[in-house]
Amino acid sequence: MSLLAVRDLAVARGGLRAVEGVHFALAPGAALVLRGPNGIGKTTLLRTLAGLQPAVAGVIEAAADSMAYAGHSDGLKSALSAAENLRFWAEIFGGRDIEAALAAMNLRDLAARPAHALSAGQKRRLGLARLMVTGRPVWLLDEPTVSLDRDSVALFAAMLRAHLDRGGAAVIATHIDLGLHEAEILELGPFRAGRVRSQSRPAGFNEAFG
Ligand SMILES: Nc1ncnc2c1ncn2[C@@H]1O[C@H](COP(=O)(O)OP(=O)(O)OP(=O)(O)O)[C@@H](O)[C@H]1O
Repeated sequence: MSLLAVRDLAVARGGLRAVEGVHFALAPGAALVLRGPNGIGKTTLLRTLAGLQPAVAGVIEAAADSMAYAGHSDGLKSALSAAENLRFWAEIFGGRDIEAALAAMNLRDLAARPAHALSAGQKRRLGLARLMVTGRPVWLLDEPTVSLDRDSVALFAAMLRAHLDRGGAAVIATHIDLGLHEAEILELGPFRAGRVRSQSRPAGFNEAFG
C-alpha cells in the first residue's frame, strides 16, 4: 500500500516543462527528499503534488484530502493569535486539539501573541505546527527550515520523525540534514535548456508502476 504514488509525472511553470519523468511511491513511514539547484523545479513539483496546479502529464495517486502542503508562505492570519491560528485550522481540518502542536514547535509561551507580532522564525514554527492539526498523512514541505534556528530545526525534525513513525509520509525540498537517514533522495538536474528530468528513481519506487 502506498500513501502517494507518482508515475511519469511532468510539471511546468510559466509554460515551460520544469520537471519530467518523475516516478516514485511512498509507503507509510517513508520520506522523499527533493534536491537540486535553485530554479530546477522543486516548488513546481510540490505545488503540482498538492493539487495547486495541474500536471502536464502523468499520474498522481493519493486518497482524497490526504495531503497537507507547507510552502514558502506560512499562510497565517496576522490579527489572530498563535493559538487562534491553530484553532482556526483545527476546525477546518476536523477539530483536533492544538496543544500537541503548540508543544511540538515550542509555541506555548507565544500562544496568545498575534501572528503579526511573531518573528520570522516564530511564524515559521507556527506554520509548521499547523501541519499537525491537519491530521493529514502526507506532508508536502517546501524548504520547511527557512528562518529556523538550530534548536527549532531539531524540534521540527522530531515532529517530522514522529509523523513518519505514526505511519505518515513526506516529500521535502530541503538542503538541511533532518536526520531522515532512511529517506530516499530525488536529485533533479538539468536535462536541456528549460527542461529537466529526475536523475534517479528512488528506492521507494514501486516496480508495479514501472
Ligand atoms: N510565475 C512564474 N512564471 C514563470 N516562470 C516561473 C514562475 N515561477 C517560477 N518560474 C520558473 O520556474 C522554474 C522552476 O521554479 P521553482 O520555484 O519550481 O524552482 P525551485 O527548484 O523550487 O527553486 P528554489 O530552489 O530557488 O526554490 C524556475 O526556472 C523559475 O524561474
